[in-house]
Amino acid sequence: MLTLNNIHKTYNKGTINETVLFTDFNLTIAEGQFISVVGSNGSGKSSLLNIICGSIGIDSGSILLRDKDITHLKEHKRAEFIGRVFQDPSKGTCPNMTILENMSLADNKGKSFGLTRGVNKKRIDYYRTLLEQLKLGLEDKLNVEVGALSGGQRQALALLTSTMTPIDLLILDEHTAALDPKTSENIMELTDQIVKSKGITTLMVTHNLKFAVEYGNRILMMHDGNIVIDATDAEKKEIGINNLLSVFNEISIECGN
Ligand SMILES: Nc1ncnc2c1ncn2[C@@H]1O[C@H](COP(=O)(O)OP(=O)(O)OP(=O)(O)O)[C@@H](O)[C@H]1O
Repeated sequence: MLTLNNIHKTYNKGTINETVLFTDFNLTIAEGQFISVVGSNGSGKSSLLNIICGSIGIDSGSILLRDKDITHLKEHKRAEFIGRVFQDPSKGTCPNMTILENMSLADNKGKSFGLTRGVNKKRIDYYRTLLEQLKLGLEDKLNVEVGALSGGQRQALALLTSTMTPIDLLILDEHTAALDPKTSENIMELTDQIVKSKGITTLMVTHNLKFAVEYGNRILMMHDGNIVIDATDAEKKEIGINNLLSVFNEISIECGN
């Protein structure tokens, strides 16, 4: 379970650019829940993810993951049990390293001498099996540098590497936004498969309302640092895309987006 308690966050406090974003923000995510987060530009979605991952600090409040207080834990320490896939396909993997090296590195996350330990015949076979499941032919490209892959292939690999070792939470940061429509669909399908098969607690920010309604079992709509819609799986299907879009348009017009 992930719990955010009484989070307060103000950017550029005491300056002319001061932005009060979160005032007593609370969120509880049950174990195994797959949540889609939508909202207008500037509503606080990225800040929320950054706060959970430790990329930005908070002014007050606490963050608990599986009953462990991680509020003051550094970002790289949280990365040992929080997987994250970014919008930019170049961010989740190392472009100058091969697929094999990237997988070995991910496999040995948190251990020293990651690269040398992972690469033995048995492990390589295991990586090949994992890659086969992506159905992208990457199992035949183990020694190809990741920088030479397409955006979709890189996102698929990023999904695989970020969930290779057991994690407590998966963060998907608009991870299909830079892909063409067909590739986005494929990556969403793959995401769903991985999340469901491993039962990973997942938080996905997306601007794609169709994905937000179709996938996952809870939807949050954010506006101005607040949660304005919090719907369960059954409720979100009842609300439907059109109603979500209406609320979205209303709040977007209201804030001039
Ligand atoms: N590093 C920062 N410094 C100052 N203000 C920031 C910073 N990051 C975000 N903000 C402000 O916080 C608010 C929320 O921004 P955030 O990026 O979290 O929204 P978002 O919902 O992810 O938007 P988008 O959909 O455009 O990515 C905005 O008003 C933004 O200007």
